Amino acid sequence: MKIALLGYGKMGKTIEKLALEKGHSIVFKSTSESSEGDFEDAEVAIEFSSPEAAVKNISKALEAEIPIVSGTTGWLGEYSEMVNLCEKRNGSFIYASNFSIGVNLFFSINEYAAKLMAPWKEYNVSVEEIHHLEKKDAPSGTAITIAEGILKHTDKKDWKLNTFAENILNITAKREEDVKGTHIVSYDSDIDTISFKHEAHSREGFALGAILAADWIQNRKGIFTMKDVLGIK
Ligand SMILES: NC(=O)C1=CN([C@@H]2O[C@H](COP(=O)(O)OP(=O)(O)OC[C@H]3O[C@@H](n4cnc5c(N)ncnc54)[C@H](O)[C@@H]3O)[C@@H](O)[C@H]2O)C=CC1
Ligand SMILES: O=C(O)C1=N[C@H](C(=O)O)C[C@H](O)C1
Repeated sequence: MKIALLGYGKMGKTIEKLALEKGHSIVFKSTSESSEGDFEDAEVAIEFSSPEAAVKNISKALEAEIPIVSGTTGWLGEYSEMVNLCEKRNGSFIYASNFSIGVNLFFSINEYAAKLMAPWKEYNVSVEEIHHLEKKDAPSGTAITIAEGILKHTDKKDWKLNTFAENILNITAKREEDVKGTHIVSYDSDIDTISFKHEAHSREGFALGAILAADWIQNRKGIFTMKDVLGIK
């Protein structure tokens, strides 16, 4: 696979290392400051940049008719515009708040737990995420996906950051040195606490998932999710 990397920071570099090990080639890479290689030569683009840059990067790939895999978080207010553009250009687009297989299984476990816990009103559910100090957005995209999964099955109206009210699903975001990405869902009652956690030990899981998605989408048209890639119902 000939890959264009839009964003060449912590994730771009991890993807490059793993993609080369797998025999793929990187034909283009860009940062906010510079770019090298030939974008038009790419068979697929993988975009991990910044909340401000994501829409421009995704549009650039769709306009060039290059399938695009995006993992950048914090820009989802404009997701429907990207869906419209993808449809207009008959393109191929996957966004995932988290590309790791473990987190995508965790999303399903989370929804199952939310459904199971729904009748037991003595438990209050909350979400906590912990990331490294450089992270720009809060809460994390993954925490938002987890919250949306819970909201499908509770009476709570919405999620909010650091908001403790009965009808609100609280998300706590913590920033600590070198934490790759930890997400915890807790159900608290006066009597006990049930909690489950996903903890990334490195960025390799995110990168491998993005490469898997890039390989999967290459010869497909449409808007997809990681559930489609992994065959999770
Ligand atoms: N969906 C997932 O599985 C994961 C998502 N992420 C998300 O990916 C994004 C990037 O994460 P990191 O690599 O850790 O950040 P980083 O800060 O290490 O790297 C970001 C890169 O984007 C580049 N960039 C900024 N504007 C650009 C532009 N206009 N065009 C091209 N490149 C541009 C920067 O120069 C930098 O090289 C964040 O939004 C993060 O939340 C991170 C890990 C996993
Ligand atoms: O910024 C990060 O590092 C990560 N961002 C993603 C998110 O916002 O959920 C995924 C992962 O947790 C790492």
